[in-house]
Amino acid sequence: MMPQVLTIAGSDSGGGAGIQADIKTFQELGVYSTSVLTAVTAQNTLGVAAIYPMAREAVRTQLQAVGKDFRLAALKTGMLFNEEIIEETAKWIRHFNWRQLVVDPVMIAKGGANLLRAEAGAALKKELLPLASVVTPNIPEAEVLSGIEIADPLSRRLAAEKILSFGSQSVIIKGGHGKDEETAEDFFLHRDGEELLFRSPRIATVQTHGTGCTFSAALAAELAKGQPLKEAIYTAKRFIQAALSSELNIGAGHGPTNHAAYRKYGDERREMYDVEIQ
Ligand SMILES: Nc1ncnc2c1ncn2[C@@H]1O[C@H](COP(=O)(O)OP(=O)(O)O)[C@@H](O)[C@H]1O
Ligand SMILES: Cc1ncc(COP(=O)(O)OP(=O)(O)O)c(N)n1
Repeated sequence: MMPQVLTIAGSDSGGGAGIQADIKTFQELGVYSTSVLTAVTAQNTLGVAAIYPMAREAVRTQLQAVGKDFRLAALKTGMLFNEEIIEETAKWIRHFNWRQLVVDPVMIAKGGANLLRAEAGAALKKELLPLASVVTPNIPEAEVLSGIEIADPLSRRLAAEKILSFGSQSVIIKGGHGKDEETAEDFFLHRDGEELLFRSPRIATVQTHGTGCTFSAALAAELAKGQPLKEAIYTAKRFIQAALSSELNIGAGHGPTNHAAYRKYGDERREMYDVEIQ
């Protein structure tokens, strides 16, 4: 049977990030996607014009509907926006005993819009991170969660340790916002002390809308298919590398990545997507 996966995230009317990016990624990687909508955003490649969060009850009844019928092999969270949505999400993840949770702690969109209310950070740490197999902040998000400025590999490790102290099994600090012009390096740290770097050539493109959503969705899909965590991260990194290196050139701003590229060109362009693990 096809593995069943859930994304709990916001809608991006521009289709490059949020629940739309997640569902496309799940489809490309061969898993069945269910979805719980947390907010509607009026958004395009130029920015976020408006945010309409779902009512608590609407989030609850969506989670109950999914939980009563589907057998989830993995799930991810994206934009959760406020404290009550985080509390409701955590409550039903615990209720249904859902495992293999990827938490993408979405906070600020590329254009600067707040996708998580400032006061909701505490609920994210207290309610959701203890349930996570892996949490996937980008560098600014890791700085907010840890309270540590990331300037070098040492401060990145300290930030990762601090994030683990909130209870997740592991953390990946993604390197898309890193200063290195040659490489994009994602740092993985597990509670058991194992650390790894997933490194790829940095692609010079502005078509980067939704990279984090796509990466975390690919990770959840691979976990659902039974891949061990390290292999799942490797494939997710290759998936986003493929999506970034086959530009669609859609929209006038930060365009969407090409979710179809990994499946379409996976073999013939294999060497382009090579990810080094160290
Ligand atoms: N220009 C780029 N070239 C190659 N990989 C990138 C680039 N930008 C981001 N990535 C990768 O995309 C994934 C998402 O990272 P990041 O952009 O930091 O997340 P977010 O979208 O949450 O800000 C990571 O695996 C990162 O290494
Ligand atoms: C509805 C919605 N959810 C999440 C995001 C942020 O996505 P991300 O992958 O971090 O990409 P950028 O915003 O950085 O391009 C979003 N924009 N909208």
